Amino acid sequence: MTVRVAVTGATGRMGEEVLAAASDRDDVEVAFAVSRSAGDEVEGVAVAAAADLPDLLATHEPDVLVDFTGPASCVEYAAACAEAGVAFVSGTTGLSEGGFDALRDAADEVPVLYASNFSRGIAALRRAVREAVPALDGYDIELTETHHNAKRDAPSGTALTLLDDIDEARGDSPRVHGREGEAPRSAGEIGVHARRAGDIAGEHEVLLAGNHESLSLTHRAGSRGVFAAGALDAAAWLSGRDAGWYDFTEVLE
Ligand SMILES: NC(=O)C1=CN([C@@H]2O[C@H](COP(=O)(O)OP(=O)(O)OC[C@H]3O[C@@H](n4cnc5c(N)ncnc54)[C@H](O)[C@@H]3O)[C@@H](O)[C@H]2O)C=CC1
Ligand SMILES: O=C(O)C1=N[C@H](C(=O)O)C[C@H](O)C1
Repeated sequence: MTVRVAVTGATGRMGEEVLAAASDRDDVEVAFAVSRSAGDEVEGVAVAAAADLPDLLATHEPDVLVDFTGPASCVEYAAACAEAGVAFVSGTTGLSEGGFDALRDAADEVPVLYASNFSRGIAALRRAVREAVPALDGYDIELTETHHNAKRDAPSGTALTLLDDIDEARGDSPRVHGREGEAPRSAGEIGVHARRAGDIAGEHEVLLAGNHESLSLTHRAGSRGVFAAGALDAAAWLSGRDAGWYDFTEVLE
């Protein structure tokens, strides 16, 4: 079965990557693409203005909308999908608690699948972290993420997800962002470090150290293609499901 997807942020780094990935797949067809302002074609798809999204949803009736944009537009597009009865997949990061609440409201009306990272490797890293943290009780934990120099939010959405995984495994821990001056580590805290350089697609390292040993769990995305492929897998999986909140791990089961 072919799933008809709408793509937002079409002229952005991830929007372009999603359109490129869609053009290589037989199970996905692009219904339409929008960007903040209408523009040239991307991957042979005409880019309409995002202001027209409600009309486009009504006339083209896509099965799923795939969103990689910004926190405000993500919330706005989720509401438009809830109104139009279109399933919503988003990997947009930097959302506030209120933003996530708004996505959950949309999930009352349509299927919504949100993931801070659509790579299979990160899903495996999360499982490894949830196993390593209780096994290495009392070890110091430092989390480092590295991304391209145009990334807006820090720490990354994936880093925040990993921090939640660590908290779930050993209880809430104080987070220390960066470190400078006279700032010795206190037991139980988690150091969080964000680096921005070049065009690095995304790296995450969870370092656990203590008892004269250290364990470094690291994921490196080779290109944004891995995120686009995961998001389209999620869209294909989500199409036709009941309204509700879904997780990327369910796609991988
Ligand atoms: N979950 C995942 O696997 C991944 C998530 N991301 C996230 O996706 C988002 C987009 O990343 P990139 O494509 O690198 O950014 P980008 O800046 O290259 O593209 C964002 C696009 O969204 C549009 N946009 C932003 N705010 C908007 C607004 N208020 N109204 C209308 N359009 C708006 C921009 O015009 C642009 O076309 C970020 O939040 C990033 O962290 C990125 C890669 C993987
Ligand atoms: O902005 C990016 O590029 C990425 N953002 C996501 C995040 O914030 O975790 C996922 C990936 O690391 C790439």
